[in-house]
Amino acid sequence: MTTSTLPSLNPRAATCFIHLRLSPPPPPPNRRHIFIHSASKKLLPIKAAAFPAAGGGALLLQDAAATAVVTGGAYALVSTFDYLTDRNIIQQKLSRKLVHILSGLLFMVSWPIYSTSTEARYIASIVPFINCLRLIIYGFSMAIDEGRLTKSLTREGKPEELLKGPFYYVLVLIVSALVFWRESPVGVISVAMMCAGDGIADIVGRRFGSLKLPYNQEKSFAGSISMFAFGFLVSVGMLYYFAAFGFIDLSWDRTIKRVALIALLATLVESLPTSSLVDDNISVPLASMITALLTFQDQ
Ligand SMILES: C/C(=C\COP(=O)(O)O)CCC[C@H](C)CCC[C@H](C)CCCC(C)C
Ligand SMILES: Nc1ccn([C@@H]2O[C@H](COP(=O)(O)OP(=O)(O)O)[C@@H](O)[C@H]2O)c(=O)n1
Repeated sequence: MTTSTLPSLNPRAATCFIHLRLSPPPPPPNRRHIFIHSASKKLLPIKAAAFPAAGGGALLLQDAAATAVVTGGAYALVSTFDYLTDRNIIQQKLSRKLVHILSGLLFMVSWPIYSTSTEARYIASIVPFINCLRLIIYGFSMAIDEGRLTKSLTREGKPEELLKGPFYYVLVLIVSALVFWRESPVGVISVAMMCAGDGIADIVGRRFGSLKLPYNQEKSFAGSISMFAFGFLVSVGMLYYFAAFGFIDLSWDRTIKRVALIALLATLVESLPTSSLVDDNISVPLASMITALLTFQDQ
C-alpha cells in the first residue's frame, strides 16, 4: 500500500487515522494515522474500533480480551439454548435454528471491539477456529461431548452431523473474518445471508410453507420469501452498523440495490433441489460472496 503521513491529529479525537504501512515502520504513536484502503484504493477515514488506538501491547491486550469475551459468549449461547431445550421451553429444531441465526451474527457484532491493529482479524478468527476444533473432536468422537454440542447443533443427535452444516458454518465465519473482515461488505453480507436468511427460511418454511416451490417440493414460497426479506434487512442493518463505526463507506442508494440482488440470488440458490448435494451453509454464503464481489467492485 502507498504511504503518506498526515499532520498529527488530536490524539483524543474519536476518529483516528491509522495509515496501514507495508514498507516503512509505523509512525510514532502520537502520529498514527488510520486509512483503510478500500477495494477501490479510496482512502477511508475510520474511527478507532471501539477504543482509541494505543501502543502494540495495548492493542494485543485489547484483542486478547475481546477473544476471551467472544469465546465465552459462544459457549454461553449454546448452553442457554441447551437449557431452554432441556426444559422443553423451546423445541430442539427451533433451538438449533436460533443458534444458527445468532452465532454468526453476534460474532460479526463483536468485530468492532477488536483493535485497529492489522492482526485483529487473525485474533478474532481464533473463536470460530476453536469451535471448528470442537466440532472435529466431537464429530469424530475423539472425546466425550460434555458440553452437549451434539445435542444442540444436530438434527438427529449423531456426532458425525457436526462435521457437516455446523463445520461449514464456522469455516464461512473464519473466511469472512480473515479475508473480508469489517472493512468489506462482502463478508458481512455473506454471513448475514447464511445466518439470518438461511436460518429464517427454515423457521418460517416449516411453519407456513404449505405452498411448495414448483421446482422443489422440499422448499416453499414462504420460506424463500422470508429468506430474501430477512436476509436483505439484516445485511443492510449490519452494513449500517459497520458504517456507523466508520469501517465501511458506501453509497447507500447503490448499496440497497446491490444487497437486494445478492439476497435474491442467494435465495434462489438456496431454493434449488441441490441441498442434498451441497450444504446450504456452503451454497448460500458462496453465492453471496461471488455476487457481492462482482457488484461491489467499486468499493
Ligand atoms: C447450528 C449451527 C449450524 C448448523 O446449521 P444448519 O445445519 O442448521 O444449517 C450453528 C453452529 C454454531 C457454531 C458451532 C458456534 C459458532 C460460534 C461463533 C464462532 C462465535 C459466536 C460468538 C457470539 C458472541 C455468540
Ligand atoms: N426456502 C425454504 C427453506 C426451508 N424450508 C423449510 O425448512 C426445512 C429445512 O430446510 P433446510 O433443509 O434448508 O434446512 P437447513 O439445511 O438450512 O438446516 C425444509 O424441509 C422446509 O420445510 C422451506 O419451506 N423453504
